[in-house]
Amino acid sequence: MNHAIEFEALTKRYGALAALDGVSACVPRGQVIGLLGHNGAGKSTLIKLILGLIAPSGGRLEVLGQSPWRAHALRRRIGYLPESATFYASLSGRELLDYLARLKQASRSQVSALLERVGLTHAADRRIGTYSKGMRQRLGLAQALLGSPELVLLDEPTTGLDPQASRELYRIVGELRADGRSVLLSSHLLAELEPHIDGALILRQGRLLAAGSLHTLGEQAALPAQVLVRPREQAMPELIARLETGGLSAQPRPDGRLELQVPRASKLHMLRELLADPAIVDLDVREPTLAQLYDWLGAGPQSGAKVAA
Ligand SMILES: Nc1ncnc2c1ncn2[C@@H]1O[C@H](COP(=O)(O)OP(=O)(O)OP(=O)(O)O)[C@@H](O)[C@H]1O
Repeated sequence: MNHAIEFEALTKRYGALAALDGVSACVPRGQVIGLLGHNGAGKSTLIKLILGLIAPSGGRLEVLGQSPWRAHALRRRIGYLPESATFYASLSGRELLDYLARLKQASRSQVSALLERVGLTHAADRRIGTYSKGMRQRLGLAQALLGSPELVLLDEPTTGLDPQASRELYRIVGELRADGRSVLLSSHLLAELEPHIDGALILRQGRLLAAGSLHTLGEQAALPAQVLVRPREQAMPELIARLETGGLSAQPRPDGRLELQVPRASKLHMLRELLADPAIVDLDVREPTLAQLYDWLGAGPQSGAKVAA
């Protein structure tokens, strides 16, 4: 079994509304996959189906090799951080984790190590009611990791975290991957997410727009690479004219560089020519970002889809 999660023609209806409408994809084991889509795309519905909290209306869903609906023992193998986790304010962080460890039949000896791992040791015995939003989110992550789950679902995990705490969270996500765990992580913060995921599932209005590794999605989209060149002093007008004659439009930027959109197919050839050009003193290449890919796919609420997964 190579997939932590696998679904085919998965559908969930609420009356006439299809919150998920015949989606098929998988989350490979040991990978970190971003679950992306605008509000109402169907992300939470998919997470609830994976957790076995709701039943599908149609299609097939396997989580760690089992159908999750009514599979109570499976829940112990899955960690879940909900989008806005609320906890018993009168318990301390340690008491809450002790209590949840008992419910999950996980070893209570993990509690101190988990509090340390999420940076809450100093506040472990304080009431959760006194925690900041970021501290509650870190406590939520600690409870998701109780029992060393094989699959971890994180719904908007960096909401309310400062940049340092977000980096810490992604460090833990990296450790989970290194340890062979699978992670499905929903987020709207594409630039923040991009360096930490192996691939993405992109939903729009209940349908799957695209799924796969970022490299595969980039190849599918065939978006141009952005090349920034710094011309030698006084060489800008002549260079713009020459590039335009060669079929490249060059936009001057406020920082004195020229921005070129270089088609993927001719990227290497163009780069060789640019590197050899005596009018150019510096050059940077930027691959399309996840945010550009997301826009190109038309994942926004109003846009039309360009790629069927
Ligand atoms: N229990 C429910 N009853 C009726 N409609 C629902 C229910 N749950 C979700 N929906 C609808 O299903 C669609 C998908 O909702 P879902 O919560 O899965 O979206 P989402 O991608 O998680 O959005 P967000 O980013 O806002 O959390 C929405 O149109 C939503 O209104």
